[in-house]
Amino acid sequence: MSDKSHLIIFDTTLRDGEQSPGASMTRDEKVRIARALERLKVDVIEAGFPAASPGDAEAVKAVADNVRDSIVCGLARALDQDIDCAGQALSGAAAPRIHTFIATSPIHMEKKLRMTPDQVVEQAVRAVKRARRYTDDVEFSPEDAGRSELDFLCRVLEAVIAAGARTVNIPDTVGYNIPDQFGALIAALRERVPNADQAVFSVHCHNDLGLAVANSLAAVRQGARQVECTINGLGERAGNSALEEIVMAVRTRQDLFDCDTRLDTTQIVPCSRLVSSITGFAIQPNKAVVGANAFAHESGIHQDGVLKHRETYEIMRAEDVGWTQNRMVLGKHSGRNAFRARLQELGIRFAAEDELNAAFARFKDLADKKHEIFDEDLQALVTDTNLDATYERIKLVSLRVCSETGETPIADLVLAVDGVERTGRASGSGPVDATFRAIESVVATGTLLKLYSVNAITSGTDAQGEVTVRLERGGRIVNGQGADTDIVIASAKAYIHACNRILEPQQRAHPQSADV
Ligand SMILES: CC(=O)SCCNC(=O)CCNC(=O)[C@H](O)C(C)(C)COP(=O)(O)OP(=O)(O)OC[C@H]1O[C@@H](n2cnc3c(N)ncnc32)[C@H](O)[C@@H]1OP(=O)(O)O
Ligand SMILES: CC(C)C(=O)C(=O)O
Ligand SMILES: [Mg+2]
Repeated sequence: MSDKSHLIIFDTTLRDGEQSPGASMTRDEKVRIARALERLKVDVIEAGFPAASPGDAEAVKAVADNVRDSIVCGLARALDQDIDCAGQALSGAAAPRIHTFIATSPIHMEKKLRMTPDQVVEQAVRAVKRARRYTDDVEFSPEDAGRSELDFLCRVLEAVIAAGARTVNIPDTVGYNIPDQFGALIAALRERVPNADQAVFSVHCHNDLGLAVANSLAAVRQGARQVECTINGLGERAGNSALEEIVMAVRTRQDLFDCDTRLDTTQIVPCSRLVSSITGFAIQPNKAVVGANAFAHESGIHQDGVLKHRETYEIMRAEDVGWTQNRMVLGKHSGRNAFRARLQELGIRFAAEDELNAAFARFKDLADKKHEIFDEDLQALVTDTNLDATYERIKLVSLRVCSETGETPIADLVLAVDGVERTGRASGSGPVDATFRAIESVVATGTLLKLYSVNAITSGTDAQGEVTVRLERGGRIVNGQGADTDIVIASAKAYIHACNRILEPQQRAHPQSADV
């Protein structure tokens, strides 16, 4: 990286990302994503908000205990109990960070906190000092900085840096700023806060106007040296800045930036796929860097140009962000070693040999139905295997659906519920509707179907379909996924997976999903 300074990448997929409705994760899912982020070499992983629920505290603790090469961070309001909770959850981390925040905009102070500016400064300072009891690595955020008054922001930042904050993070909490303005804000703060040189300036931009990445980059051009972002831009409302876009913009336009990240960018696509499959948030095909079409060329003039000289229409190399080209065709005659090698290239590792064996058995099963197995199939198949390792009271034994023009579809199925086989039958407006009704006739979870989406994982009529189902019961929302070459079976698997999650006794990380 030579003379360039280090741009710290702070990933908040597991905290702000998880605040997206429907994106809640279990402790084990958080650990899997954290490990993938560690392989990506992100500098800081914000693992959650420990005071939000015992489940989230447990998840942050699990991430802290499992990650060694990245800093692990927990969020806390500027309250003693939140900070103590974060300090305890992070006690096993190799490098712990406490991130404390309080709002500084007039609207938030007056209408939400019901505090005076003086009280806010006092509470911010107290919080930073308390966090320093647990770690030297303390970050402070003046929430809604993007709508705060400059003089007051300068006052708060000077006070928290003097109290021991080593990073000051400037959030555009509601995505209100535009790039010139946000860059100018960072420049002004760096110039006017007297002790600005004693802290790293960070930014945390939301995407309400679609400007999160642009605002973050404008801030980096003005000396911000940490960017808070999430995989696939997941996050509250319209999301946060997308990690993959920030990292690749800085890497690709080194002529414009005097800094660079230390990320292993070849892990971007595997990480993006993992987050998408765990949350059920599909990646749109035209999404920058990680969308299926990001490196695809359809029109003749472009194809001609790329064939003659790739750089005519490509500013990045697909392989640099982890898009792989199969050198070996995986199919029904492939063995365990080729399978394992391919997974390793995709950044997928198993904790235990029996997990690999289960995935291999599924691979063989799929290879019997499908001519050629692509990387996308492997990702889905591995996710499916990992899902099986979780709580599974209900299993699909068999399914038969009769669907005929002019007739009402009927589904007959056999489920194993707590090991006992039970049959169900129902009709519906379509084969998927009939299947879901048949499942409910057996398990009667009483959930509401909030989302049903199908993605063809690869192209062709023998492609696997990946189905995501979102169910709600009593305010609790869960996602389920299933993949199969038969779309109705994929739908049944996804619905059953979501039912198993609803019935799961373990408290989920996010309070939105706490057991009812
Ligand atoms: C911009 C962001 O992303 S901020 C992070 C958002 N994330 C979350 O909210 C995580 C999930 N949240 C939760 O589980 C809950 O809101 C909890 C556990 C944190 C708090 O729950 P409750 O104690 O029931 O409080 P509730 O959520 O109703 O209200 C928030 C309270 O915190 C206060 N508060 C909000 N931010 C802060 C802060 N940074 N520092 C101190 N107090 C704060 C509010 O003024 C309000 O206080 P009040 O009860 O005296 O009116
Ligand atoms: C907690 C803070 C940094 C936040 O998420 C925001 O202001 O958007
Ligand atoms: Mg945020």
